[in-house]
Amino acid sequence: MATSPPLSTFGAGKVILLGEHSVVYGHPALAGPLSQGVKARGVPARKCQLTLPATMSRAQRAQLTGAFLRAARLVGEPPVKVSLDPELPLSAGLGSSAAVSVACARMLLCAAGREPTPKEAGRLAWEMEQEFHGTPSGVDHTTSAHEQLLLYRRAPGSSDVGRGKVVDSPRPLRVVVALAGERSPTKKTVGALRERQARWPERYQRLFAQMGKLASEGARAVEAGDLEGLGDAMNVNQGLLAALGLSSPALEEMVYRLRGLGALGAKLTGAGGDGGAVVGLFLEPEPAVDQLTRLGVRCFSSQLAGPRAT
Ligand SMILES: Nc1ncnc2c1ncn2[C@@H]1O[C@H](COP(=O)(O)OP(=O)(O)O)[C@@H](O)[C@H]1O
Ligand SMILES: C[C@@](O)(CCOP(=O)(O)O)CC(=O)O
Repeated sequence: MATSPPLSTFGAGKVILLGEHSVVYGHPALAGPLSQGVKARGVPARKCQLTLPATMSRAQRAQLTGAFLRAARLVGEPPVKVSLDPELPLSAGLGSSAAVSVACARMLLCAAGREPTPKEAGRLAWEMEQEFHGTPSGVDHTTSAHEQLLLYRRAPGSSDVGRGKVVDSPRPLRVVVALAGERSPTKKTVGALRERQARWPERYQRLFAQMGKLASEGARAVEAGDLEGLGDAMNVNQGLLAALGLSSPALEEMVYRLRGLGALGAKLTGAGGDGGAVVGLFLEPEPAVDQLTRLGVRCFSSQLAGPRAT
């Protein structure tokens, strides 16, 4: 029996600290939830529907509606009218498609009278993510649904969703996220890398394995409170991402800016390519955010894990 939906649900954005792209090939990645994300609002209606802003392109509308209806059908198309309120830059590498998927999944589950547990919301969001990405690793929506720092690994040899192990941090894990350059869709960047790795598999697999090791080492550094060790792993990871052809002058410049402002480590985050998001690990992010904002850079800070100031 369907119940009245809640007024609002939320899907968190995510930031990958270590291991994007290599996670698609079965290696672990370290990712945490952002406090910024996408809100979904729901009102009771005659049929299940999604309303979209007029500013979206025809292709984007078709993709998002297709993803929403795919998830809606799986929960019996509950009678709710859903609208979205994004707080995240779209297609920047911060998991906006996963955030929108988790927000919609939670709304659909509630409207269908079901408990929106992280597992259930994650499962439904995964269905939507496949419409956006084609072959997502699952790291984005799993981090968004669980809202915890995770060492995530794709299920081996299957297209099924993988598993995240919660990584506890005894220290606050605080980052600055800054945007640089123009980004192309994740699907395109992931597809181009897939072609290169198919052509030179050994060369590329070697680098993917190195990135996976950095992610595991980074998770251990977090658990030991060794933020300097985590930062160093992020810097090395950036070098490997550049070696894979996933960085750009705009991203590199922002990485060096964040390091110049005192980041313990800085790298691109998400799919990369011509532009997108850069993440820097900071003990005190506020002065860096102030300085970047004064220079006209779009940026914000977030705490991914660890004890919070009361
Ligand atoms: N709030 C939103 N409203 C509409 N579409 C959204 C929203 N958030 C994400 N999307 C969809 O997700 C796509 C971005 O996904 P993707 O390229 O994977 O970038 P990201 O790195 O942000 O996940 C957009 O093209 C759009 O179709
Ligand atoms: C490049 C990748 O590892 C992360 C993509 O993140 P985003 O869509 O750019 O936020 C792809 C994936 O994990 O499916």
